[in-house]
Amino acid sequence: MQTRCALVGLPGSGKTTVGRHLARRLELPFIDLDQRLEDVLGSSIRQYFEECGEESFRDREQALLAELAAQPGPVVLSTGGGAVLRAANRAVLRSSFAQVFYLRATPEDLWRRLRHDRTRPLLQVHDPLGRLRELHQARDPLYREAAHFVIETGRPSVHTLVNMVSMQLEMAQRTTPQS
Ligand SMILES: Nc1ncnc2c1ncn2[C@@H]1O[C@H](COP(=O)(O)OP(=O)(O)O)[C@@H](O)[C@H]1O
Ligand SMILES: O=C(O)C1=C[C@@H](OP(=O)(O)O)[C@@H](O)[C@H](O)C1
Ligand SMILES: [Mg+2]
Repeated sequence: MQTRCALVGLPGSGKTTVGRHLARRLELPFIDLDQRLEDVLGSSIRQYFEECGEESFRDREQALLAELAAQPGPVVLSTGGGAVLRAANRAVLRSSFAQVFYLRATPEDLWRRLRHDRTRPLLQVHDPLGRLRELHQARDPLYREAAHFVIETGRPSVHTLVNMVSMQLEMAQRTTPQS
């Protein structure tokens, strides 16, 4: 299957988990942008945020996304939650990946999944649920702009979500003429 698909959404929406399982199911290469960034940066994202600040992280994220997007061939790319913040990234996602999925969930669902997770720098604050609500409000339109499809992830299991995305990809495959 000549699939180029990317996943966007807030922290905890399942981009990394769904992306990894989806790639395994479809036998496609899998790239997690955050994991690649950690390899390139030589530190955890949380540590990089603390030492170099968010703007520097965004510069590195934008550069790596552009580099990966320019590489041809089938891939499942899981982005980081803030990859859509820059307009250039939203444009790159939409134009370089045939199917971009916005994995959407309520802040309450996300918080249930992340409340014991200390690796998300933006949520190491006094009121993480409030922060998730702010992020949701600010970013929901940006995820919609970057994505071709919106999938509600609050109720479905990871397994069901992988099925849903696979079916969508299969349908696109059937209706898109191959070059
Ligand atoms: N649909 C889902 N139902 C239940 N738990 C989920 C679901 N999607 C993800 N999770 C769990 O939520 C946590 C965060 O998922 P992750 O893939 O790291 O999200 P993201 O990469 O979008 O930040 C993980 O523990 C994962 O197993
Ligand atoms: O939402 C964000 O701005 C971020 C989300 C993180 O990825 P996840 O969405 O996988 O947590 C990671 O890229 C970084 O901590 C910034
Ligand atoms: Mg992730």
